[in-house]
Formats: sequence, C-alpha cells, structure tokens
Amino acid sequence: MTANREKLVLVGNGMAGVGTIEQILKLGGMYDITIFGSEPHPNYNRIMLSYVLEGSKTVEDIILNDLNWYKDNNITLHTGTTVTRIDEASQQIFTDNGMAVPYDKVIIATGSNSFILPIPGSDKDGVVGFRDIADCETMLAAAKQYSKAAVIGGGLLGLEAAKGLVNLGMDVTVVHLMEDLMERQLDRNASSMLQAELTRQGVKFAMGKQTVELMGEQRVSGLRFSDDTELAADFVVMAVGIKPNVALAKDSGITVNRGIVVNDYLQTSMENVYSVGECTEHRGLCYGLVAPLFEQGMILAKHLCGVETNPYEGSVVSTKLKISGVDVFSAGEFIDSPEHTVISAKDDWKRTYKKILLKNNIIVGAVLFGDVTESASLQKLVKQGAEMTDAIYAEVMGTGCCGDGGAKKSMSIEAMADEEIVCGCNGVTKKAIVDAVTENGFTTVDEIKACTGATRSCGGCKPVVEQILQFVLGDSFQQGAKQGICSCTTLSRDEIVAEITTKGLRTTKEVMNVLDWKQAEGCSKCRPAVNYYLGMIYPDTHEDEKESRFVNERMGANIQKDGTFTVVPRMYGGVTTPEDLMKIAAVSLKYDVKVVKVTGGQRLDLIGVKKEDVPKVWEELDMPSGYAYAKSLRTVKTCVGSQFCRFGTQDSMGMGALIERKYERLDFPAKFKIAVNGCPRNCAESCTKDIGIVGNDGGWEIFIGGNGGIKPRIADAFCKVKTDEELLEVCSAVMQYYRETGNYLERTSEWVERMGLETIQTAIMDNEMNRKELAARIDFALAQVTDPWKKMLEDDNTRTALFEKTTV
Ligand SMILES: Cc1cc2nc3c(=O)[nH]c(=O)nc-3n(C[C@H](O)[C@H](O)[C@H](O)COP(=O)(O)OP(=O)(O)OC[C@H]3O[C@@H](n4cnc5c(N)ncnc54)[C@H](O)[C@@H]3O)c2cc1C
Ligand SMILES: NC(=O)c1ccc[n+]([C@@H]2O[C@H](COP(=O)([O-])OP(=O)(O)OC[C@H]3O[C@@H](n4cnc5c(N)ncnc54)[C@H](O)[C@@H]3O)[C@@H](O)[C@H]2O)c1
Ligand code: SF4
Ligand code: FES
Repeated sequence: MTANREKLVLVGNGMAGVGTIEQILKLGGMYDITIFGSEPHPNYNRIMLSYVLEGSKTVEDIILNDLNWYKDNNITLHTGTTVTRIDEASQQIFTDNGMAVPYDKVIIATGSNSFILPIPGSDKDGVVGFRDIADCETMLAAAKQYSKAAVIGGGLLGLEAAKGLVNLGMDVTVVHLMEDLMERQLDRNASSMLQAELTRQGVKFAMGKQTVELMGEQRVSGLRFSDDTELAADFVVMAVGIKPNVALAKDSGITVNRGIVVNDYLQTSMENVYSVGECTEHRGLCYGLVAPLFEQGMILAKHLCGVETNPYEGSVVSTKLKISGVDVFSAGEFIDSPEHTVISAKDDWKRTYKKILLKNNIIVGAVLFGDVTESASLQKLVKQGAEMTDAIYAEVMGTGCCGDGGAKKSMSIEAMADEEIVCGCNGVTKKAIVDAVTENGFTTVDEIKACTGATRSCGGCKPVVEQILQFVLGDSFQQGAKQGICSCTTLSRDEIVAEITTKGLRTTKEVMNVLDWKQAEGCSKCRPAVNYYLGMIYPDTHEDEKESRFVNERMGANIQKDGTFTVVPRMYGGVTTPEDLMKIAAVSLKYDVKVVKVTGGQRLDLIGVKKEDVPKVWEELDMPSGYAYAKSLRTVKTCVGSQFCRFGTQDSMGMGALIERKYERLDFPAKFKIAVNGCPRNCAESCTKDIGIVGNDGGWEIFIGGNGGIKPRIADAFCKVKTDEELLEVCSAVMQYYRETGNYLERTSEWVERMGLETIQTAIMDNEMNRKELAARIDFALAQVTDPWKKMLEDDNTRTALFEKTTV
C-alpha cells in the first residue's frame, strides 16, 4: 500500500468493473486498488463463453487479465470472496470469509444472475443457467453423459447455448414462450429467417410454449407445458433473461429498484459508492450487453480521476448473434409502427433481409439478416441519430453510390469522438486504435487486434476498424493488405489458380516463370502448393512432381525422430481380418518393428521400420497404403453400427469401408478425416472430423469442418439425407468443393470458417446441378489415381534412389 493514496475497492471482478479499473490506470488514477470477485478466476471475457461451449476457445483463451496483470499494477485481488456488506459509518466493506477492508471509494460491479423460472422442479439436478465458467463446465460435462437437452428461452443466450450443445452432439430443443425468436431484437421477418437457418443447423424448436413444471425424480427427465404437452429432456438450460445482482447494495441500505439506482455520474444513494455494469439501473434502464457497460466505466473512471467528463446519458444498444454461419444484427428500434418510415429489402434466394427504420427522417433502428456488412455503419448512424440522405441510402442499401463511399466513410470516422467505443465487446475506443496505428506503425486489423483487443470477440467491429485504418493511413492503406501465398509471389491462391486455368500453365516451373516468381525455383511453401493446384486442375494429365512433395509424401511413409519410418497399412473402415493381422504380425517380427500402435483413427502403426526395409515391408504386407503421410483421405473411423450394435440404425462399418475405398489416394489441400456412426450416440466421434456422418431417422446426417487437433473445432451440421446414394453425392460434392476452393494446407475447419457454412450449403445443397457437377468432377479425378506403392515396388530405379541411396 502506498501512503496518502485513496483506497478504492472494486466489488465484482467482471468485465464492467475491471474495464473501469483499466481506464483508471490509463488515466493515471492514484488509488490503492483492491478487487473482490466471487468467482475463483481472474477477469475473463464472459461473452466468449459461447465459444468455449461450442469448442472453438478454451477457458485459457478467454482470460482478459491474468494474475500477473494484477501484480504488475499493484492491485490486491481476492478471488473466491464475496463482499456481503458495505458499512457507510465505518467506511469498511465486509466479506463472507470474515475480512473487513477500509475504503475511500467503492465501485459495485456485481453483474447479474441467470433468471431461473420459479416453477416446480427448477432445483432438480441437470438444470443450469448459462452465466459463468462453472456453468459452461457443467454443460460440457453434461453433453458427454446425456443426449437430450432443452434450452428454455429463444433469446441471444438461449440460441448460442443451443448451438453450442448441438455442436457437442446433443439433441437440442429450444423452448420459447413467444412465436418469434429474439423478439426483443428482431422483427417477424428476421426471426423466421433465423429460425429456418438454425433448424438447418440442427436445432429443434418448440415455439409458443410455457413451461410449467420440470419433471423427474432427483434429475430432470422432461418439461411439462401449460397446454399439457410434454418434452423429454435429461438436461435443461434456463436462458430466460437475467436478474441484476443487487444483494450487496440492498443489504447495505443502498437504493435499489430492478438494479442499483445511479445518477449520471454512476453515483449510488450512498456517498462514495458507485455502480457500473449489469447490476446498475440508470434512468430506469438496466443493460445486458457489454458496450453500455464500457461507456459507463469510461465516465466513472474519468469522474474518479478528476478528469472532466460528460454525464452518462444512456446507451443505444446493438446486438449480433455469435453463431457461425448465422449473421444477424439489430440496433435501436426494430418493430415498425405507423410513425416510422420503413426502408426494407428481402431476398429469399440469397436469404438476406435488411430493414431500416426512420422517424422524421432520422435513422432510429435497423435489422439485418444474412448479410451484415453494413452493421457497423448502421450502428453508428443509429447511435448518432443521423438524418437519412441519398448518399447514406446508397451506402447502406448497397445501391451503388457515386463512387465516393470510401470518402464518406472517412468523413464519418473523422466525425467520431476520440472516446467513442469502436469495439463494444472489448471496450476499445477510436483513440486506442488510432494510437496503435500511429505509435506502432500497424497496417493490418490483425496487428490492431493483437495490440488493443478490438475485433477479437464477435468481430462485428471489424469494418469500422478497417475504416479507421484507412482514415489514418490514407493512400498507403491496402484493404485486406494483399499477401501472396509466400514471399516468392504477391499472387493469392485464387489468382494463381485462375492464371493456371486461363493461361493453360502445366508445370510448377512454368507457373513460376510465367507468373514472375521472385525466386525462380520457388520455396518449400509454394512448390507443394502449386503442384497440388496443378493436380487439382488437370487430374488426368498432371505429372505429379515428387520433388515438390514433403519428405513423408515422397517416401510414402512417416519419418520418425530417430530416422526410422512408420508404416500404416489401410484397413477400410477400421475393420481388419485375422489373416491381415497375421501378416502384420509376421512382418513386424521379421523387420524388428519397435512398436505396433493402435491409432486414434482405428489403424495399426508399425513404428520403427528401418529406411532400407520400408519397401520390403510394403511388399510383404501386400496391403494398400493407409496414406498416413499424405494430404488426402487418412482414415474413415467407424462405430460398430447396425450389423452388431443393438442401437445401430445404419451400417456404419459397411458405409465407412465403402467411403474409404471410394476416396482413397486422391490429393486434398490438407489431410482429411471422416467418421461414420450408426446412430446419434456417435461412438466414432463425428464432431471432430472433416466430414462426420451419423445415422439418424432412417437416413444420414452430415457434419463438416470438425477438427480435433491443435485448433479444435466442432463440426457444423451440414444437411440430412435419406439414402446412401444421396450421402455419397453430398460427400463427393463437399470434398470436391473443398479441393477446388481450399488453400493448400488449409484444413476444412479453417475452410468452413473462411468460406462461411452458408456459402458451402448454398453451393451444394441449394444447387442440385452444381452438386452433381462437383460429384462428377471428383469421380473423374478418382478415376486417375493409382496405388503409389504398387508403382514404387515395380520401379527399381525409384526404389533404389529413395530407399538405398538418398538421405532424406
Ligand atoms: C454466454 C454469454 C454470452 C454473452 N455474449 C455477449 C455478447 O456477445 N455481446 C455482449 O455485449 N454481451 C454478451 N453477454 C453479456 C455480457 O457478458 C455481460 O453484459 C457482461 O459480462 C456484464 O459484465 P458485468 O461486469 O456487469 O457483470 P459480470 O460479468 O456478471 O461480473 C460480475 C462479477 O461480480 C461477481 N460478484 C457478484 N457479486 C459479488 C460480490 N458480492 N462480491 C464479489 N464478487 C461478486 C460475480 O461473480 C461476477 O464474476 C454474454 C453473456 C453470457 C453469459
Ligand atoms: N450475442 C450477444 O450479444 C449475447 C449473447 C448471449 C447473451 N447475451 C446477453 O445475456 C443476457 C441474457 O440473455 P438471454 O437471452 O437469457 O436474455 P433475453 O432477455 O435477451 O432473452 C430471454 C428470452 O427468453 C424468453 N423467455 C422468457 N421467459 C420464458 C419462458 N418461461 N419460456 C420460454 N422462453 C422464455 C423471452 O421471450 C426472451 O426472448 C442478455 O442481457 C443478453 O443480451 C448477449
Ligand atoms: S454410434 Fe450408435 S450404432 Fe454406432 S456403436 Fe455407438 S451406439 Fe452403436
Ligand atoms: S464489437 Fe465484438 S469484437 Fe469488437
């Protein structure tokens, strides 16, 4: 503690409170700061819990300030400690574990609690809210053990929770009181488009249903509705809104209404005690989104640091749903009435919808579905209460302006106050971004993201961050700064593919030569990539350039750290025979294989084969290569399925083997894994595969873009099909579309994120002709592939050159 400094106590270690402290530190506030938080964690980004649930982030990833941050800023932190009372007379706070801490100033930022419906059974096991890391962990664990979830509430939280649980493999029904989803943010058109999209993604809905009871013994087993119908569920998430956490204020005698009542400088009824965040009620309103909380925090920080500030006059809120492939945006007013002038455009083919509401020609609200590129502009215009003009109309309705849209955007950035928050999720102001650019010489959004945090959560602010970059850098700003596939070229993947096709280029040398490569021979990054693109474009004539391949692909086996190799024979669908096992055993003994390992993909790895023995091992095994080294189909993992399993409704082993035989050996941009399951119990773990297939309702459900590696991603529900033929056609089309549009080395998990699930669905599911053409193209490419080991064993020269002479 530093003598003479005032003692500032923050109660609540969440985003609003710590955001305020960060501002105080930036303003050089001279306080001894102590923070209390009931949760056992340092300050984290609550909004990213939706990503933790869906599996794209870990708890570690969402920590905003780790323990070192508190130390570095001389802040005393008490986690797992709840403040129970503020005593005005003695100017002390008291905690649940018996501490008494003196204060000069207190900030209450206790946030909200999940609202749990007061109905019989809501205290049963298996009923949770979705508010904090503990809830998220409960949900992740439940998804492993239970299969049928109900999410009560079709608001932002409920829908994000439902999609997360679907991604985790649960059968999820959203139970909503009203007839329209997100009725507090969307009008009927946008709502119904949203419901249709989420249905496509695997979420089920029970609309207009009021839950009156949660049934079951100790654990919940189902819901009963007011119309006497029932829904079975062994896990229930309540997402029916939040309740400001006013317990501490109330018990301390501070005026509370729905929230803790404050004036325009965030002062409560008790002297020296302030309140920010969701627990706060300002001019009769409590907010449930982060942007207003940061705005409040900024004003309170200035007030506490003696810096002149405008009063807080309330916030205009905007929302964006954080579900990949579902773009929805809403700001300000959204339901039209006779007093509004309505501008709207609905496109049922592209599945987009745009509505802007004017009152006396002032823009007072907007709703977007499908295409949210104008969300940042509209958010700003609603906030500013801007008047609609021809130029703004052309800009936001995309009707082709006079060509000076960029200039207009610059003007609106210039007009923006320095302290205006650009990134609501992370409380980043325009000034912070401008400073990051001018002080550090940054030129890309990614650099700004790393430095300031802007764009790192929902991504809704990216267009404004780009506009600020453009505004500061002027002519030197290059939108989406053009980057080549490596330092040898400035051409992107798409440009190279287009040039190869239009100019009829046939070899990597020719590509590099004609397209002015900086290094004539290319590098280890571009050579294999160009070789792949050529093979993809000319499957029948391209001569694979072995020298452009990575070492494992050249050798047809995986090199290990001791210089020996791993050999993986193909076992279609993970099924083998006693005869093959005997062969594997005999070869392993003969060639002194160090370890025989069962892989995660249900294959046998023969680890530790000497280089010179590799061809002999293949020869004696006389089994096809499992391609464990290649950028192609690795394994098709299967469950037992209907041949033997009593739950199985589909023959997963048969289908898995068929798929593996059909698609083996073909080159892909990156390795490719598939799983086939006989029923939704999903024993072969479809959710982490490039294509996951699940037998369901007498047909098949297809998931794409899953990954279990360094950057895990749960696969997205892609479509349902009825027959085996349809299944193969869709799989063919997805694989070929990925082959044709994927960047070399880009896994489908990244490809789906980059392309957007909806784009892929539209290209394949909504366009039958395209789907059939893609399937025909992959069949043509498959007809060209041969077994490289057979070839190698018959070719003495290559065999000697690779396994007897060269060093790798
Ligand atoms: C899953 C999820 C997704 C969300 N997504 C978005 C989004 O995309 N965009 C958006 O704008 N908003 C989103 N929100 C809302 C946003 O997270 C909240 O508005 C914001 O976190 C509120 O911040 P806060 O600091 O006021 O409260 P909180 O984050 O709730 O922090 C309050 C903290 O105080 C602690 N506390 C309470 N009482 C005491 C006490 N007496 N003593 C000590 N500690 C105490 C609590 O344990 C808690 O840790 C989301 C919320 C959730 C749950
Ligand atoms: N992307 C985002 O911005 C985001 C994401 C998650 C959470 N949040 C915030 O977290 C908070 C909590 O979210 P929320 O969705 O729970 O709150 P909410 O108040 O926005 O939505 C609750 C929904 O539950 C419905 N509902 C109420 N009672 C019901 C009942 N008995 N049965 C069925 N449905 C019922 C309501 O009609 C409403 O649509 C909100 O402040 C929200 O803004 C924001
Ligand atoms: S996924 Fe279904 S069919 Fe396959 S093994 Fe598991 S329970 Fe049986
Ligand atoms: S507004 Fe969500 S990341 Fe910036």
